[in-house]
Amino acid sequence: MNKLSILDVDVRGKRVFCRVDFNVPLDQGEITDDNRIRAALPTIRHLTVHGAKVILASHLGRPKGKVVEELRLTPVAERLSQLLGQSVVKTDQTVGEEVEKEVAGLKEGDILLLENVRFCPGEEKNDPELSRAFAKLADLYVNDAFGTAHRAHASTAGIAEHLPAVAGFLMQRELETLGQALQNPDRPFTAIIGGAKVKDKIGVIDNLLDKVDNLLIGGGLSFTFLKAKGVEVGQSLLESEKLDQARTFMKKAEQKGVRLLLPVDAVVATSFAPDAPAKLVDVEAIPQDSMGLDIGPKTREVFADVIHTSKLVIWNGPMGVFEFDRFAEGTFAVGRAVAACTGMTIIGGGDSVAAVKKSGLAEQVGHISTGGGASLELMEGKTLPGVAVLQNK
Ligand SMILES: Nc1ncnc2c1ncn2[C@@H]1O[C@H](COP(=O)(O)OP(=O)(O)O)[C@@H](O)[C@H]1O
Ligand SMILES: O=C(OP(=O)(O)O)[C@H](O)COP(=O)(O)O
Repeated sequence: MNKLSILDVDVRGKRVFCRVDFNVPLDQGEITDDNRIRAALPTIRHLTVHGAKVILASHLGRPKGKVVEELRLTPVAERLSQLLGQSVVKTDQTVGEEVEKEVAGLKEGDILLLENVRFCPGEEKNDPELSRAFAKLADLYVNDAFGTAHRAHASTAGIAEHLPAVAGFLMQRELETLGQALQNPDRPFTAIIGGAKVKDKIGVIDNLLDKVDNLLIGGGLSFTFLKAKGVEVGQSLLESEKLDQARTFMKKAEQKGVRLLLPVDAVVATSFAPDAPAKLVDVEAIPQDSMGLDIGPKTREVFADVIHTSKLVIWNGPMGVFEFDRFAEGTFAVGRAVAACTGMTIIGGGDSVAAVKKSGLAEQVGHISTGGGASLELMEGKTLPGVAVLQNK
């Protein structure tokens, strides 16, 4: 990595603004997977052990510039404190007087966690005023939020214009591991994409088609492609304005000889609920009143065959609503196939990683990345804004 890291700077006595990605999955206020918190511990420990005054900042969910009570970082502060065995003070504000007062009282080795940065309207706009307000709190900026490095926001990019900026250990490890795998990918190279962030993910497919041999599309994302092929998808997740793009990508895949595979069967239900009665249908037979919530057994088998013969597999986004047991099997089946693959395997994304952990297969995966969208953009060959702002060696 050609960026400076926390090993290259003296942090003792310095106020360090450390952007982390604590965007963890929650179920009724309970953290269901703390992988992203654990992944940031080496950097946080390094900073405290070396006498920094640590100011942690993260987003949680997508509150869109407003205070959303359920998205406060309070449970995250508690879990972090347990994991570190050290008290972590959390502010109820993200910037402003209360925060400045807390920062002024920090001693070497103390940790302060700011409230959700996305409660501020300026965060996602990369507002210069908010960037300056963040920068005013600190002497050094550390970016360890690999999962959010593809966003040019005030706490991931703007702040670095005002402070010396270096990478944390997690950021460094992710960039090195993913960089190595992607530089000269072993082939066949297979990408598996699913999940619900259709707008974000559909954009990366264009560039992926220049890199991969196989592209397996499942989860919520698949219905926009199925619909673009003329299949009726009922009430399934759909981005109607992306249909043309999906068509263009399928044509491009054909021209380039990339095998682009979509589900052939689906587990459907008439409502989005854990106890919704599930029905198995071929994708051509999705009833008008139903939505696809998982890939079916035929699809699982086809996907697994491709995965088993791949030398490099990158997976981002669950194949179904795995949070509901009856719609989890497709995701677990793909997880098992990835775990059994003898090539290099990489899984990225908060929910995909949570799914793999839930199925007990995490140990068998080559690299568990904390970034879904971020790893996909890296795979496309893009420079991530949160990395671009860090100082070169
Ligand atoms: N068919 C589907 N319909 C609706 N939501 C889906 C479907 N398949 C998967 N999902 C949802 O996608 C979410 C994860 O999407 P996303 O954030 O894009 O993945 P990741 O966090 O792994 O990058 C999960 O909460 C899952 O329930
Ligand atoms: O969960 C995240 O991304 P991911 O779902 O692609 O892994 C990151 O925390 C970024 O969140 P965002 O996609 O709301 O900017």
